Amino acid sequence: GGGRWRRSRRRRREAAAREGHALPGHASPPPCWDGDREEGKSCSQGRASRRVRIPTALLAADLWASRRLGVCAAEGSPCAAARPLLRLVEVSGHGLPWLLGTAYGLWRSGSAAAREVLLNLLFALLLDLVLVAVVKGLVRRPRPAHNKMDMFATISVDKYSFPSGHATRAALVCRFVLHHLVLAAPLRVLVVLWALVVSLSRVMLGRHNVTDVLFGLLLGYALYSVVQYCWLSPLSAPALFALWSH
Ligand SMILES: CC(C)=CCC/C(C)=C/CC/C(C)=C/CC/C(C)=C/COP(=O)(O)O
Repeated sequence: GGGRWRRSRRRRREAAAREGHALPGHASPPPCWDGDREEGKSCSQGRASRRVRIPTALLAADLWASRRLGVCAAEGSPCAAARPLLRLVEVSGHGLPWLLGTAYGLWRSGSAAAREVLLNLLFALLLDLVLVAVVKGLVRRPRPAHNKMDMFATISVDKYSFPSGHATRAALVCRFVLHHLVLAAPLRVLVVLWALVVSLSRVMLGRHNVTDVLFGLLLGYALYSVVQYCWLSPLSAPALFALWSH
């Protein structure tokens, strides 16, 4: 009856989140996600172990901001003209060029010092790939509804959105390069700018929500500390380095 419609907007939003459907004015996806949603089940039908619950207001703000910032998400978007440029930025943060480039550098490296740094960069990139795949597979947050799935060279878990693999890599590579390469100040600024542009472009292209990118940046930043802690050297991993002495 009439009493039902007097529920506050907040309570209706919470109910929508619980029931797993979109709010009026919030096209899709709804402010909750779980693995079973892809198979057509509502949030309440998903197995509890698979379900991810996020405060409704944070999720609603995330979806709203991500949609507003997704200005290059498709051909008809407000800044569609910048889409080709942002797709180049996307390639610059993609895993494949970084892995292949590092592996090639390692193969061609002439000095022991360069070899050590490149081997650790390769280890860091592979660790990042595995960690992101595991988190994406566990969380299983769908990509934003406005994303056009035209990304190049993806792996199966890349249909998921949380966290952004580009953002983790950008933060990780940025910290790594700043720490291990002797660069002039303008180049150091450029490296930081590159990481920020790669991260922002994920939302502008509609690939990710804002929280995917923020968490990705944090994860990449933290992962660098792990790599530093596990640093591979001729002392800690003699078998690996022996490969080059033959
Ligand atoms: C060259 C070497 C040593 C190994 C190659 C190993 C390998 C299987 C690499 C796969 C690289 C790849 C396809 C990564 C996917 C990158 C990607 C599209 C991430 C998604 O980023 P997101 O920001 O949209 O989450």
